[in-house]
Parts: sequence; C-alpha cells; structure tokens
Amino acid sequence: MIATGDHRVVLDGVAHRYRGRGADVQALAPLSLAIEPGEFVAIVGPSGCGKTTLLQLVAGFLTPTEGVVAVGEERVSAPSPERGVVFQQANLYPWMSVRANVELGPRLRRAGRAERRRLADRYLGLVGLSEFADAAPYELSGGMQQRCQIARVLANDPAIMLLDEPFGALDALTRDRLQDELHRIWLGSGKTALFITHSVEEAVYLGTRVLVMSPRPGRIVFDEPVPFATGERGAALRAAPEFVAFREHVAAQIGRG
Ligand SMILES: Nc1ncnc2c1ncn2[C@@H]1O[C@H](COP(=O)(O)OP(=O)(O)OP(=O)(O)O)[C@@H](O)[C@H]1O
Repeated sequence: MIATGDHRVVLDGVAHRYRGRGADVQALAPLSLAIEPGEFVAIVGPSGCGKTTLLQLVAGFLTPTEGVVAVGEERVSAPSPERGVVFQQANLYPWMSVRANVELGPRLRRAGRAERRRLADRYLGLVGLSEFADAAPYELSGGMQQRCQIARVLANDPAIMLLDEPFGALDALTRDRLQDELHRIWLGSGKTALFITHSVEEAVYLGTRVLVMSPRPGRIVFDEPVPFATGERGAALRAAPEFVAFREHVAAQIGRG
C-alpha cells in the first residue's frame, strides 16, 4: 500500500510561541523544513527544545504563530486522518477490546463490519497481536499496548505517521524489538514517518534522515541522510563501524546552539 497523492510536508518559516498565564515561551524559532513522501525523518534534541511542538504543528493540534505548515497543496489547520499520531502513552480505550480499539477509526468513517474486521485482522497480525484481539488493553504489557496503538493508527491508512517518542517509556529489550517492528512496517508501507526521540541511537537506527534541534527556541542545526541502506537493520547494524561513526557524528551535534 503505497501512499498516493502529493504528501510532501513543508514547514515554511514556522515559529511557535506559547502564550500562557506566565511569561510567553518561544518554543520554536523560525525554521523551514521539507519532508519528502516515503522518508523516515528522525528528530533528536535536548529536552524542552520544541520537538513535540513541531510534531503537534504538523499534526494540526497547534497553529504556528508564524509561518505555514502544509501537506501537499493544503495548508494544515486541523488534525486529519491522513496524519496518524502515535503518542508516548498508548491511550487505548480501556473499556474496549484490543480489536475494538483498532476498529475505531474504520468505524468512525463508517466502514462496514466485514471491512472493519479485515483491517483489524490485518494490522493486529502486522504488529503481532492477533492472539490478543479479544483481550482488554489493561491485559497487555506496555510494549503490546504501543503495538496496539500503532495498529490503531495504521487502520486509518494515514499517508504520514507522526510518532512522538513512542518507545520512550519501554524497557531496552522491548524498545529494540519494537524499533525493528516499526522499521519493518514502515519499509513495507511506503508511508512517510516523522519520529521524535531523545535517543541518538534510536534516531540513527530508524531514520533515513536525522535532524538535530538546538536547545529552545528550537532550530534545526543538523540535517543529514543516514549513510546506510534502508533495509538493513538488526544487531549487526548496531555494531557496524559506519553505524557507530554516524551515531557519534550526530551525538556531537546535540547541544549545538
Ligand atoms: N502548552 C504549553 N504552554 C506553555 N509552554 C509550553 C506548552 N507546551 C510546551 N511548552 C514549552 O515549550 C517548550 C518546548 O516544549 P516541547 O514539549 O515542544 O519540547 P520537547 O523538545 O518535546 O521536550 P521533551 O523532549 O522534554 O518532551 C518547553 O519550554 C515547554 O515548557
């Protein structure tokens, strides 16, 4: 299932300032960025530098105080099912089964019962949760809940996946496994991914392109393609000299103002 249409993501002179009860916070400095369809862009940066703000602007949860966010020819002004968001916490509906959670998007767009079932079977299979379709979310481990959240987003067939530190709360082994699963799913889907993380290792492992943001107000201070092939992942890659060298190259950029 290759995403069709023009889903190029463009941020043009985008800045964001939060106006709260206290002093205003300039979260993002004006920045410009284009993400081509099918790219996996991983953004890494220090805590509070504006990564989530940037993702929420692309999602349409926030409107920039300066500049324009666009997908294809359309200016982003609200959330859309074409941009699926995976949050750090799975936020599954606890009173619904795993299957019903995954069927939610298709149900809201009034897909028929057979179609909903087909989509849920397909995406629960893809994330390895077929046997847990009838379980309640609280019967799943944290990693399984994240897989269910990913299946729920995929069931909407978004052209763009926005992932906000989805594996940040998981133990290291589960995190490694889910990184491999996400990479496999992305590779087979043709979707664009924008992935936010604190971890340089995770960004370099998953991204086809890695961006580093400066401390707040966030700007992009580094933007390079990953210098190894898209399909090769696994323990051998993590230990490969070109992986280690690129990871150190990226790590050296963190904290750049
Ligand atoms: N709703 C809000 N109102 C006011 N300030 C906010 C709001 N949301 C975020 N901020 C501020 O904007 C800045 C950027 O926050 P953001 O969550 O985008 O950073 P982040 O890079 O995702 O951080 P972390 O990696 O710690 O999650 C921070 O200084 C934060 O305190």
